[in-house]
Amino acid sequence: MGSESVKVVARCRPLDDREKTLCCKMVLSMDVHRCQCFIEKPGAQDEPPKQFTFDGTYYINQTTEQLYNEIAYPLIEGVTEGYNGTIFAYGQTGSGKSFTMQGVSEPATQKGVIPRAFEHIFESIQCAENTKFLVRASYLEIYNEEVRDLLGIKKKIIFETRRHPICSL
Ligand SMILES: Nc1ncnc2c1ncn2[C@@H]1O[C@H](COP(=O)(O)OP(=O)(O)OP(=O)(O)O)[C@@H](O)[C@H]1O
Repeated sequence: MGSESVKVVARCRPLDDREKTLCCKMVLSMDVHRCQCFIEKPGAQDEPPKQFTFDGTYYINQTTEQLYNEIAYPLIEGVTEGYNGTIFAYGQTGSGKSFTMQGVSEPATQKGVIPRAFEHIFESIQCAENTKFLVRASYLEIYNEEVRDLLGIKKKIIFETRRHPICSL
């Protein structure tokens, strides 16, 4: 894993029950040691798979615990030392963003990045001497171009996202 300030990792989830019932075929494979993904075009055996390299790759048998220790742990350590850090999950619906970020309590290895980060931060605070920490938390969702406050009593829309007419950000 390099020391760039922005790291991109890819995680592949297993086929779900619906996909298994439909006899879907896995078109993605990974060489996790080389951090490479290979995507085959179904029905095109003669074509070589498309190949992509990331800062990290996590296949169906790998856990959120592994991902956290390799990717998030160093970043959260930096945060407790006063550096800024951001982790976000990006992917189409059903791709496993909530599974990775929020996770499940059983098995414990699949506990999500968010609860792991909270435990990590508060353990570091407990162990620190002569340092005051201020922890602020908010929980927002951007869904259909609307920003919602998930900690609010009602899921109130607090902003609507807008695109800049020129640079489209
Ligand atoms: N690595 C994984 N191992 C096992 N199951 C997984 C994994 N990733 C995702 N899943 C399962 O796949 C399904 C879809 O995952 P999830 O709800 O996390 O997707 P999502 O990207 O958050 O979707 P949406 O954008 O619609 O909220 C869930 O049933 C989840 O338990």
